[in-house]
Amino acid sequence: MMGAATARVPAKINLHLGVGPLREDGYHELSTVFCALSLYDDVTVRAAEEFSLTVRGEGRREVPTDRENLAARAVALLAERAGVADPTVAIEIEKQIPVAGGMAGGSADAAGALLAAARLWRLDTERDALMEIAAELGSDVPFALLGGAALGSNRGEQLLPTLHRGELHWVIVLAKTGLSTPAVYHELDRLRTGRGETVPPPARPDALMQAIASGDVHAVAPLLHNELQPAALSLQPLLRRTLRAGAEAGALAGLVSGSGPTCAFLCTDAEAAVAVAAELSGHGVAKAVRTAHGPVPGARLVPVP
Ligand SMILES: C[C@](O)(CO)[C@H](O)COP(=O)(O)OP(=O)(O)OC[C@H]1O[C@@H](n2ccc(N)nc2=O)[C@H](O)[C@@H]1O
Ligand SMILES: Nc1ncnc2c1ncn2[C@@H]1O[C@H](COP(=O)(O)OP(=O)(O)OP(=O)(O)O)[C@@H](O)[C@H]1O
Repeated sequence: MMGAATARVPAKINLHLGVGPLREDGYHELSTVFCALSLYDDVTVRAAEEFSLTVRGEGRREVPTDRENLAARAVALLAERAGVADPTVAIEIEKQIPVAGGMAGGSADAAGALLAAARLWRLDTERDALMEIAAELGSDVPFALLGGAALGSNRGEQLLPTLHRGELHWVIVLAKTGLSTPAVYHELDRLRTGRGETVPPPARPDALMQAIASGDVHAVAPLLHNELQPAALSLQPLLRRTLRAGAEAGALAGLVSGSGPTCAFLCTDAEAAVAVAAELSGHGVAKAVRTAHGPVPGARLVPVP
């Protein structure tokens, strides 16, 4: 069987990231608000005689091209669950999402690979079954399929879509070196233990969800909150300079995205975002500066390039 399919998948940021205590299974209970942003990875899956994986674009040198790549693991898991007789494919990934940046780039590639492979093999896998496979691959993978804005709980994989109105405009500042997600969670545990804190379960950010539903950027800005931020700053102290530079450049609010080190700055509108991005580009704090908007839809099929 020959053929190919391509999926386009957005990056995410966490508008709120509440982190509970470390659980026995090694994960933390989360209460998070995901927002899909207009930075995309395109994942093409082609029927092939032998396995191959190529990566182009942002950060390609840091991405594995063997079967360890999350997109390859996604295709293998889907093939196993669906009983696909000949699951050999060639995977091509075109990256805009920063690698190890806290924007769920690898998760986006896994979600894209699931959607594209399901199309290639003409599977009638139910959306819920695809979401379950996604959750096995990583806590952020289901949201990459869903997109929009959603409340995430448990490990972050249990999702409830949330109402949202209008678009929020962001400046995204990519750091020169990445951060490992487990290392950042571990650093948070270390900081909390050092302070002798008893960590309560994470609370649902109702005020933020109302602000997102209203579409009022000035209501959203003061409610942005990331409990992993102190840990990311502890591991990369230079990020403080980036956050200060964003505030000075005129952003309404800024925060570390997920486990970092990418920083996201909320701006009044698209024009303000372009001005803040221009200011930050000249600042020397970053590897690259982008503008993006969101919420945008989750993974979707697009024409094969
Ligand atoms: C930081 C976030 O991006 C916020 O959305 C996610 O929590 C990370 O999601 P992810 O990269 O898909 O993470 P996974 O691949 O599921 O887990 C990687 C590692 O991150 C830590 N981890 C992840 C999710 C979670 N709720 N608690 C954790 O402690 C664990 O050490 C885990 O072994
Ligand atoms: N398809 C992929 N794209 C990027 N990284 C991948 C991929 N597959 C595996 N990896 C590995 O996973 C690590 C984390 O990369 P990723 O870009 O997913 O980080 P992240 O965006 O910080 O993740 P998250 O926000 O979900 O915590 C990388 O260092 C890389 O070695």
